[in-house]
Amino acid sequence: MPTAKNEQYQGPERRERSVLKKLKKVNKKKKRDTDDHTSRANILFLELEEALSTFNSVKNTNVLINDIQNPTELMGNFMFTRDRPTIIADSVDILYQTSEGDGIGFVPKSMYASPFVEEGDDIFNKFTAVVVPKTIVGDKVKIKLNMHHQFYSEAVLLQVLNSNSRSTPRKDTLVVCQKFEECSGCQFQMLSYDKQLQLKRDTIVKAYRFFYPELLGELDQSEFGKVIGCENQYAYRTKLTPHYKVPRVIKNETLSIGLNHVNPTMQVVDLESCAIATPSINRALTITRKKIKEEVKNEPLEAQGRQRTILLRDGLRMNKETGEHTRACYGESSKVMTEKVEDFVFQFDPSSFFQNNNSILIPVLEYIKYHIGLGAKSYKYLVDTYCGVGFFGISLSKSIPKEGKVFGIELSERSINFATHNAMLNGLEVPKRMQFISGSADSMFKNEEFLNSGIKGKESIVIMDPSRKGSTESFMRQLLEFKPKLIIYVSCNVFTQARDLSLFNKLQEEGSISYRVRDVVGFDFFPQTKHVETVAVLELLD
Ligand SMILES: C[S@@+](CC[C@H](N)C(=O)[O-])C[C@H]1O[C@@H](n2cnc3c(N)ncnc32)[C@H](O)[C@@H]1O
Repeated sequence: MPTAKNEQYQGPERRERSVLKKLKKVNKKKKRDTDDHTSRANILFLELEEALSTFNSVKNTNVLINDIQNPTELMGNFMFTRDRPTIIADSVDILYQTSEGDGIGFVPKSMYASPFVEEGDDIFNKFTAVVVPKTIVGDKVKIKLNMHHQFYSEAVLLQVLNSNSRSTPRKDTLVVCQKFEECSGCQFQMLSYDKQLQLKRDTIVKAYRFFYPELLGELDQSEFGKVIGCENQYAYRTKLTPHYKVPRVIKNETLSIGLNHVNPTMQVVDLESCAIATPSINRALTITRKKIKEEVKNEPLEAQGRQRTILLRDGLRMNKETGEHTRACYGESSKVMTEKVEDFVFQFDPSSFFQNNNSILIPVLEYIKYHIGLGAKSYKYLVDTYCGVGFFGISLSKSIPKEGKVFGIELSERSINFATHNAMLNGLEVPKRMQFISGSADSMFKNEEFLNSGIKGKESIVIMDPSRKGSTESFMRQLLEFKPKLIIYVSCNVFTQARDLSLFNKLQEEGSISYRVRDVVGFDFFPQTKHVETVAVLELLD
């Protein structure tokens, strides 16, 4: 049962105007963005609606979304870390899983809120939706309520009450990292790998349910969104960016170097090693931490309190005498990284984008090659959009005939220079067989160099691999006009992928072009975490 533990708490009348000002600012940040339906805040809102519906069916009630809205005064009272009331909810059932990997439960407002709302605010039959990191559907938990937002409250997990029971899939003995409870890096170490893959599949299905529900009716539900697992479930991450804050001597602050705390009000979690990072990154982390701890004493006064981020990247190092490769860690100051995937070698500078888990890349390429293989004879060109340093274009170059061509576009000029360099490094003829240009994919199909290349949609495969925010209407319109035979959409944010493909579907319905989504699958690039990559394959029907 929730209990108000802070008897000294003075109530809303002592709040200053600054509270409301800050509240406005925080809410603006967390506010649902009506222009971008796939923003985190919007997705969480849709998830809260679904969670509420689960709550109603489990409890046989009819609580409405307005009944979980938090009054302004309540939000104001839970705003500041320093004098926030301590409210503990002793037993909350986790009923719903968010795509961020958190659990959602509900706490009756009548149990704790009356001292913190205005007189006359009716809190009877009203609930607070609590979003609790590191929890899973089936858990019964003891939590502390933190910051309140318009439709939910953040909460801190204090104890899982049913850890060893069959009512939860949780198996705490599986947790490898000592800092798992605090660190925001991983969400699922307490779950079997099969359960992790199932949750990721749920996220894929959810994304399409929210943004492209028609597709769910069209495809075979027993296969849709299946997630292909990764061979290495730990020690796979080839990039780590730990942070630290230069301590303030005057405040006697200690130095922590690591990843963000799961509770946003806490400082970064001090990590001596990271279980999902590769051994060479962990070796470098030990050395870097020691060095920073020594050097931080000499930081000038004005640097105190500043946030710093360290870049650690694992790559190949070649022994010039023996020609042998070993793995080593590189930092920001390194000039060039080298990676090998299948028979192809890639070079790039440490700050450029390159996939962070080598052990999943071969299954991804095999999957794409399989789909190219289904219609191999009809493809001559591969158009690699959002191509980075040329990973897909180069890795798939053998899937098209020798007289064909790979054409890539990428916003970052630095990456595109490496893409051209990588094509030559792998013995591929530039620009006859491989051509990479810098520019926005938004205007790709109107680009003069592209138009001059003679590439025709009817003999082309288009790979698109945008960043988390997904693609744009302008790109999708041009893609439709270009009319490639096969489209392979690789995504690190399935919500924007579903949105883009739904738009593509609407656009094609306006014309007479007809594409069919052949398949949507997930790949587990980041075991132990909430993340999932998806690949959607679309084919042009004759
Ligand atoms: C997820 S990465 C994929 C890179 C590459 N396909 C790979 O697998 O290594 C997305 C890439 O899209 C690029 N990008 C972002 N917006 C773009 C745009 N409007 N036009 C072209 N490239 C863009 C980014 O710089 C980044 O390199």
